[in-house]
Amino acid sequence: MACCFICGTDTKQNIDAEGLNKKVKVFSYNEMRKATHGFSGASKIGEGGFGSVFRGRLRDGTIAAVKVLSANSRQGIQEFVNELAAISDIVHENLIKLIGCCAEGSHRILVYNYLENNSLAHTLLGNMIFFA
Ligand SMILES: Nc1ncnc2c1ncn2[C@@H]1O[C@H](COP(=O)(O)OP(=O)(O)OP(=O)(O)O)[C@@H](O)[C@H]1O
Repeated sequence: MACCFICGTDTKQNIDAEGLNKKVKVFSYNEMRKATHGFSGASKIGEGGFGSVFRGRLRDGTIAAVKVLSANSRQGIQEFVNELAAISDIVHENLIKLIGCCAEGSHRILVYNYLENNSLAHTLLGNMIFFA
């Protein structure tokens, strides 16, 4: 059964075994830490129900929104991987693209395309013109 492969200590390898790496990138926690300057206050851009969100620069220069699942969450590796598999299957022009994830030890992180102020409205509404 799938969960037999995702309960070990080498999470990256286990996520790879799940075939998830074919859909999203798997980042190490160290890479996430570097990208966000140690999850610094200056890098923090928001807080949602899921946890804190940071602006980060990935190794290839891509600017990303790094969502760190709150430690209060009891989501286990299996639920996290299931959720990721579901999200990564969804591609829609009005949805922010999931770039990858990190699931090392107890850390659970999702990495999305970063949207500048305004670009969410632009993504959703395109070039619609409003009349007051
Ligand atoms: N892809 C992104 N690009 C830029 N900023 C983002 C991105 N995703 C989230 N943010 C910022 O982080 C904040 C929190 O986002 P998050 O998605 O975690 O929660 P939310 O949508 O506000 O609420 P909920 O957790 O209930 O869905 C947002 O309000 C936004 O400011």
